[in-house]
Amino acid sequence: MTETRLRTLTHSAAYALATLFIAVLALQNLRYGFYDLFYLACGMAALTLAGNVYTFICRRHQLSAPGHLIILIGLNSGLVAAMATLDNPDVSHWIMPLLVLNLLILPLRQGVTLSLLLLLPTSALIIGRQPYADAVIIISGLLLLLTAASLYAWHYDNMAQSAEDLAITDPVTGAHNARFLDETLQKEISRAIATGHPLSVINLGIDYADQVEDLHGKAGLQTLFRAMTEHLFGVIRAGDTLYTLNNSEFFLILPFTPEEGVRVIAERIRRTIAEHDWHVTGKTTVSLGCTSRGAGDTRTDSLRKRAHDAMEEARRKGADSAWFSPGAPISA
Ligand SMILES: Nc1nc2c(ncn2[C@@H]2O[C@H](COP(=O)(O)OP(=O)(O)OP(=O)(O)O)[C@@H](O)[C@H]2O)c(=O)[nH]1
Repeated sequence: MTETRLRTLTHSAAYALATLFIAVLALQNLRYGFYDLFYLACGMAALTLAGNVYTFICRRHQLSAPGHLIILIGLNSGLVAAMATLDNPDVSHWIMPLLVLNLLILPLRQGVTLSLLLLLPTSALIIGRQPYADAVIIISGLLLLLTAASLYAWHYDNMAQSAEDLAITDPVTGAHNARFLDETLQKEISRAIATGHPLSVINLGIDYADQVEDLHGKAGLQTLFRAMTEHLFGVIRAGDTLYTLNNSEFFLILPFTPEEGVRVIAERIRRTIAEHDWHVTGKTTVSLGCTSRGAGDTRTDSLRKRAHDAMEEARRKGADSAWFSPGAPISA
């Protein structure tokens, strides 16, 4: 299940439960003739229902839907206003579900901030109206609930982040994997089109990788691949990104780098790898296929294919070489 789907489900369930809870409160208050509380509950139930509808409408971009904050600010300030105007101690119990709702729906920082903003005035009202001992118990309970819910939300965020990191990282080399390459390359292409800055890429393959595997085994090739990843991280500059494609190929995205620049960095990579003394194989070389974004390169496939074909061309010219394949000229 994707993160967006999980969020949509959590938000729908949280809003639905809150609506149900508040609707039951509304009915009870109607039964006992507490009309002010009945109207308050109706208003809050309408907002949580609106939250559910909004969750459904924004189900494809749930992670960045700003409307939840507005709905929850409405719910929180409604409750503060009700506590200030209605002299009914029961309203303070409504804070609990609202605290949980804030933390289930909003990003952690927003959820905690809004909950504290709810707790400050309501605690002052509770202290002013309830016997001191009761007020201390109620406020401590609310703080405990807020702490527990915040810790849970923080733990969940960390787990989601680790899962995301694992999904985009190659377990052997620690570099980004092919899945993340297309996502980043598409963003860089859009940025280059919008700003007019040059963008270059390099497809880089270890020469004679099959023979290395035959001689040193899969583990030997993986050790070489890992060492070469570390070496490449040391050569490229900040802002460049490195991806491992399979057990013997790398891909580099070089933003703000024109044709002359990619030729310089490709030659530097070729030379430093050829000169390095590799632990597994001694000497090892690479073939590099380079290209820069040209007119009509609006999608990742064309750049990736041109870089790959250029790498094959470099191989045909003999190992330990770089080949540049130009894109269509971009008119100024
Ligand atoms: N993306 C990228 N481009 C590089 C890198 N190294 C060199 N280049 C390109 O090659 C050009 C010339 O690089 P150098 O020979 O190192 O000269 P430089 O004047 O020190 O380059 P700057 O890093 O721009 O100051 C740069 O302007 C870049 O376009 C690198 O690590 N990454």
